[in-house]
Amino acid sequence: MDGFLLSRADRTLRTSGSRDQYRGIDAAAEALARRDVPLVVGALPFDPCGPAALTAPETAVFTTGPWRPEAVPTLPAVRVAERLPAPEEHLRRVAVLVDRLRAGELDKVVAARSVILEADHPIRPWSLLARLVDGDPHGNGFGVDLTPAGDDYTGHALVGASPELLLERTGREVRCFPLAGTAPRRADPEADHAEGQALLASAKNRIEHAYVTDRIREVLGPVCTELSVPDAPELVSTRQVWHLATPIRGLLRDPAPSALELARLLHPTPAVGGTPFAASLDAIRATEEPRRFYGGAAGWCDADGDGVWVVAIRCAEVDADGLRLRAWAGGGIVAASDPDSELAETTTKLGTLLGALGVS
Ligand SMILES: C=C(O[C@H]1C=CC=C(C(=O)O)[C@@H]1O)C(=O)O
Repeated sequence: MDGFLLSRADRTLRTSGSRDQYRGIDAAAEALARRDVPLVVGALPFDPCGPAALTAPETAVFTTGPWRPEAVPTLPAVRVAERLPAPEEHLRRVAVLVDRLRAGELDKVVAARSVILEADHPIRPWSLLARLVDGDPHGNGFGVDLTPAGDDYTGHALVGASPELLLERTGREVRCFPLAGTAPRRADPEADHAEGQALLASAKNRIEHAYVTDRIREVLGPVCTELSVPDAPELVSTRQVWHLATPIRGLLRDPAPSALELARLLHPTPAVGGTPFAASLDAIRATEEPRRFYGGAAGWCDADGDGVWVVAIRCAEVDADGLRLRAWAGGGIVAASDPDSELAETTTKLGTLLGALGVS
């Protein structure tokens, strides 16, 4: 995928070309701090020990509002080749995690699974991205070339439509919009409204959500002079799901960390990881196949330190030949979670990618 795109309701950044590439956050942050490059775009992996895919682009254009692609192409036919893990194995893994949560070993952990898809003809990441942005009510979408992360990622792209803002830094202001807690949308408006209200009232989902806001408060507190975290979450929706969301705003202390440094501090939040931080990360590493860039972050940071990073969810990795894709979805597990509902939630979330690909 030549270039990078981050589309959000208020603004879109599209870049092309590459002046430099970085596998490590430090190297990119230093190049920005020295003003060797004006901008870095790309993705951070889920596992903080993994390689990043960061690029200093040749050209960059900001436009107001979401990306409006010239055309929304029809995509080649795609079929599910494999579920990794199989749904029964995901159920088993979640049940084991629930036992560990009930035993008090962990407070929250996100369990994820993936679907491997094969296409008849190559799928262009830009075409898939156009479909995702077109299908998202807020115009959310991101596309990242993963080549800078090394041989295992050469020519691969990460494409998705994330509703979750990890952070946006503008001068001294930092904003986050964490999501956790999910219910499916319904075709019938009354039933749909009732799902949203039930989610807002659900003690289990509020607990799941509070682990995320607590962690953000813990991380941002020391680097902020002011921090506002509302006591209660609000509802947001995509076409597939309702979520609990909390708009967080802080004023950064001087010298303010850059958006890239803030992404490193905040990621992975318990929206994709868990609580306690290290134990949940260990549990995910021991339980799941590597998540690669799913559950990571996608975004940009400029030489002034401003930038935007979204949580890399509702996404797929497209192989270099465009014939194979892998889409992921996960869900937060707490002691009160039920494995069957968790499996159903990942199926609903996978609907973002599978719907755009025309797979039912
Ligand atoms: C981890 C995912 O979603 C996160 C974001 C919103 C709600 C979530 C939940 O309810 O579990 C997850 O924390 C995913 O979509 O793969």
